[in-house]
Amino acid sequence: MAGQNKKIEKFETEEEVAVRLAKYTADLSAKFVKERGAFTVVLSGGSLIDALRKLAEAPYKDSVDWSKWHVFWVDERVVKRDHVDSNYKLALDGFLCKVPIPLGQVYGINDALSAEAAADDYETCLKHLVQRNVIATSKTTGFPKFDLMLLGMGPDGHLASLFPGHPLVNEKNKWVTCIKDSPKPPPERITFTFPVINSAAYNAMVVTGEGKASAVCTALGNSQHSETLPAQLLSAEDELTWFLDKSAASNL
Ligand SMILES: O=C1O[C@H](COP(=O)(O)O)[C@@H](O)[C@H](O)[C@H]1O
Repeated sequence: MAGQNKKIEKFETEEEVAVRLAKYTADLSAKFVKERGAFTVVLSGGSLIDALRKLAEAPYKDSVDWSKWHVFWVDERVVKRDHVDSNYKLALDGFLCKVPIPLGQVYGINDALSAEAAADDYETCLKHLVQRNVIATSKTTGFPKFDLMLLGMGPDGHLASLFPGHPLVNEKNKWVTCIKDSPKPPPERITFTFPVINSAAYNAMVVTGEGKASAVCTALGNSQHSETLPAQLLSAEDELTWFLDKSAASNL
């Protein structure tokens, strides 16, 4: 339940966040591979990918059982996979090309489809993987229970492609949906919904830099902000951890 399993880890520098994030992810990988023989990891785009850089270095590059990883995206822009705005391309170039995860276990969104069709197609893909028990199911919510989501937050408090004040924040039924009027370009995106995000076993919210200090304060502090930011709605079934550098935590 939100709030009861929330941790905040603060670090002096972004480099220290990256070092900690690598160990945190590698430890969860070992736990889930031992427990269920697979590790389902959901990536966001943005600054998160650079924050994962230490995971592709020693000792993790050789010690993590990459063959058991299944990789998904919490949100994707409706562009071709080789487009500069693609979250798939960002992750491929910045992280996935450096580690030996089988390509068939990297589940990018179909970039030949419209936003609506791509969201439906991705949800269907997830449903097949739930049937095969590659992705677990939450006994509490009935939604898919990913092992770990690695998330970022924008300076406006958005996460995935769920933006402040947008009706998609309140979606209760769909697993994956699309947005065609994203306030941050590009306008067309697909995104996991909150019921799926908050059913993850572990959610890691990774936030660095002074530009996000105000949103971090609203999400975690005692700010009098009148609007509820999407980041405030984040929880996890087992544990939510916020990883912050000193700049991002400066208003707390
Ligand atoms: O547009 C997006 O933005 C958020 C935040 O990005 P950041 O660069 O400020 O960390 C990202 O988490 C999301 O996946 C992406 O599509």
